Amino acid sequence: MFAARRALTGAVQRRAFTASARDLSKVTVLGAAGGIGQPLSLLLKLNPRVTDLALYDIRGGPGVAADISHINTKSKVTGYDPTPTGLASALKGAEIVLIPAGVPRKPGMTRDDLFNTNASIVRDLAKAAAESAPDANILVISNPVNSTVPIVAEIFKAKGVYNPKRLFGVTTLDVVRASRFVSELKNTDPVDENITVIGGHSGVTIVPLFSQSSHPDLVGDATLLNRVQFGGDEVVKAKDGAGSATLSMAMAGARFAESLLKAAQGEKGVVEPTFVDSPLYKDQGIDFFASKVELGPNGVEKIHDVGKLSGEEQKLLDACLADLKKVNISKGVAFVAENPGK
Ligand SMILES: NC(=O)C1=CN([C@@H]2O[C@H](COP(=O)(O)OP(=O)(O)OC[C@H]3O[C@@H](n4cnc5c(N)ncnc54)[C@H](O)[C@@H]3O)[C@@H](O)[C@H]2O)C=CC1
Ligand SMILES: O=C([O-])CC(=O)C(=O)O
Repeated sequence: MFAARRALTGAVQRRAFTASARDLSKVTVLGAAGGIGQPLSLLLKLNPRVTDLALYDIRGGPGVAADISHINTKSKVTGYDPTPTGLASALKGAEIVLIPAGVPRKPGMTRDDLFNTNASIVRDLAKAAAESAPDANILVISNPVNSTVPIVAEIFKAKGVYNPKRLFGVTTLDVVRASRFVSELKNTDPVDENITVIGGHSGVTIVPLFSQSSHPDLVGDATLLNRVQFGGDEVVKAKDGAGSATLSMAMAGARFAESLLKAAQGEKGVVEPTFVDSPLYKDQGIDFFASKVELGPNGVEKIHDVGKLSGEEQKLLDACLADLKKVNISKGVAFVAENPGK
């Protein structure tokens, strides 16, 4: 009994040692001084899985880094100057690159209205990442996600370093919102509400699957559906010109990064819905799609199909696919073809 316990303790210690020796995780935030970037960087500083936190922005990166670096957790925090060299150094050796750089919406705008400004920002940052961190997991937060993710893919392809298993559009906020809104309706703890959200990250492309949750009766609740699909608009309206969701998004981005780090460090069965290069609807000309994705040491481990849908959910999915196909994805691809940048 004692011997068995000692053997177990030894195994745990060995595992802990192996884990700490192997798991040096540099995480880079591009857009770190922004509304999302600052609280996201704060949450990453509190995550013991992150050993090296690199903060870059076109303004204010070093200041945010100096502030966060005083927090008494072990990770090293570095802020980088807004120069090509600063950007390259911020990226070098990164395991995860989170990109919340770009402008947010104002009331009356759609996410697609951000395309003209954010497409070139994401393109240029993707170029830098392809050059300095070609093997990193790239987590795209900048909107419109349905178009900015294809932009990153095109840039990585052009540089000959595209790995579809390492590119993610962060749709976690839709999942976070869905579980919170359901918990409010059902008077439950949101931690227990695991709602799958598929499709993309804007309006009708956001498709929550309540039929697969423990509350199938919520299918057909038009108010709830509208809140999940247009939760972002709720925040944009309430902030009244001062931007869009930042704090909840920071939490969602930190959660997704934590899931990737867990999976990279050997935890099995880590599953998150995310917008990835997906085989599910390629036959319909749709190259990217969010569904449940099992994460692993190589990024995407397994892409789950959407499972059984109710008739109403199938109609929502049809509308989502039409939108993804008609505008979102091809717009990103065409942008890079027509504006390859320097
Ligand atoms: N995926 C999602 O679920 C969500 C996405 N978003 C999107 O995230 C983006 C950022 O939103 P906020 O943080 O609220 O905006 P913000 O304006 O507060 O911050 C953006 C930051 O990006 C920086 N930036 C701009 N160009 C840059 C470049 N070339 N390199 C590095 N940094 C650069 C700015 O200096 C600024 O600090 C927006 O596009 C917004 O729509 C927002 C909420 C949820
Ligand atoms: O609504 C926006 O513009 C920001 C966003 O993506 C969200 O909050 O889901």
